Amino acid sequence: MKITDIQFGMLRVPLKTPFKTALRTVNTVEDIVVMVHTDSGHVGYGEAPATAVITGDTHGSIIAAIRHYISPRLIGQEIADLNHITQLIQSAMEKNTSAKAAVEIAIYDLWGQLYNAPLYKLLGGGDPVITTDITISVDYIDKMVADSVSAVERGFESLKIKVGKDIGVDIERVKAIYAAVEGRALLRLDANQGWTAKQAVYALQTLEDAGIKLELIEQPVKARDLAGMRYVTERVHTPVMADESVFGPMEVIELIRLRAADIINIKLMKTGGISNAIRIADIAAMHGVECMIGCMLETSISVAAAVHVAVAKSNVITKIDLDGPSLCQFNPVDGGVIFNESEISVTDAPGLGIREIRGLERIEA
Ligand SMILES: C[C@H](N)C(=O)N[C@@H](CCC(=O)O)C(=O)O
Ligand SMILES: [Mg+2]
Repeated sequence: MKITDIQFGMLRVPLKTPFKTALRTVNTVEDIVVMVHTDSGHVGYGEAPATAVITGDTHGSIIAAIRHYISPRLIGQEIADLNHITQLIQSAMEKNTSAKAAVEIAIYDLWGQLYNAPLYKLLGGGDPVITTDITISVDYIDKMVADSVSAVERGFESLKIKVGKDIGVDIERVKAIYAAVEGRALLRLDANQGWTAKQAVYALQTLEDAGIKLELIEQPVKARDLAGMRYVTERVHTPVMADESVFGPMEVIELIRLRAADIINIKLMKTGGISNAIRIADIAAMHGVECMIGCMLETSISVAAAVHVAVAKSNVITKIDLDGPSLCQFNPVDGGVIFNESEISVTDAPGLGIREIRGLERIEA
C-alpha cells in the first residue's frame, strides 16, 4: 500500500453552545480534513483545527505545511514502513504540530486498514469503552451552574470547568457549581493560563479551605511559566495538570525533572500526532506520572484517533477530555468511533473505521 496523493477539505460544524475559555470564544468548529490516498484505493482520514492561540497553527499554515513540506516527502512511501513515515513527518519542519498530527492520524488509519485491524488493537489493545468529561464554558455564574446541572443530568460524571477570567468571580463560579452538583460529578478546573501563580495559589487554597474537593487544576499560569507551575504545584493539595506548557516528549521530560506539575494533558494537536503521544505516555508511565488525553475543538475524525490511543494506553492515561464531538451540533462522520454523551466506544472496524465524512468542502490543490 503506497501513498499516491494527499488532499484537503474544510469541515464546518456549529457548536451546540459557544465555547468560551480564558483564551477565546468559538461558535463553529472549522477544521482542515486531510485525506491520504493510496495505490490500493484506500483512504486515510485526519483532521487539524486552527488553534492559533495555543499551537500557533492557522488554516493557511496547516495547508501550506502539508502541501509544501510534508506531502512531498510522503508520496511513494509504503504504509507498512510506519516508523519511517512518522519520522519523515516529524522532521519535515519545526513546530506545525496540528498539520503533522492530521497527516499522522491519516497514516495510522491506513496502517490499521493495511492489517485489517482497529488501530487500538495494533497499539496494544484495551477495554473498548472509555468515559469523557464535558467542558463548561466560562460565563455568568447562573449560566455555568445551569450548564453544569444539565451536563450531570445527561450523565456526565466529570465536569471541566473553564475559569481564568477574574479570580474573585472564578472562586464564586466554582463554589456555586460545587453546591449545585452536590457530589454527583467530579470538578476539574481549567484556567487556560489566566491566573498568575500567586492568584492560583490564593484561589485554590480558598476553595480547599472551604471544603471544596477538586479533581485537578489545569494550566493555571502562562504556558512558558514553568517556575510558576512549580510554585503552584508545591503549595496546593489539588493536583496540577500541565496543558499548554507541554507539547512534545522533550518538554514532558523537563516538566517531570522540575516537578512542575502532577499530571500531563496529552493532545495529538500539540504532540504532532500519535507517535509522540505514545512516547509521552511511555515516559510518563516510567516516572509514575498520570496523564489525561484531551482535544481541541475537533470532530469525531481526529478525536477518534485520540480515543484509540486512550484505549491502548489506559495504564497511564487515566483521565479523558475528549468532548469535542459532544460539543458539536451533529456528527459529520459515518462510521468511526461511537460517541454517546460521556460514553465513547471503539469498534473493530479497520483503522479508525471512518467510512464517509458528510458536508466536506473540497479545497483544490
Ligand atoms: C475541548 C476541550 N475540552 C478543551 O477544553 N480543550 C482545550 C482548549 C481548546 C481550544 O481552545 O480549542 C483545553 O484547554 O484543554
Ligand atoms: Mg486545557
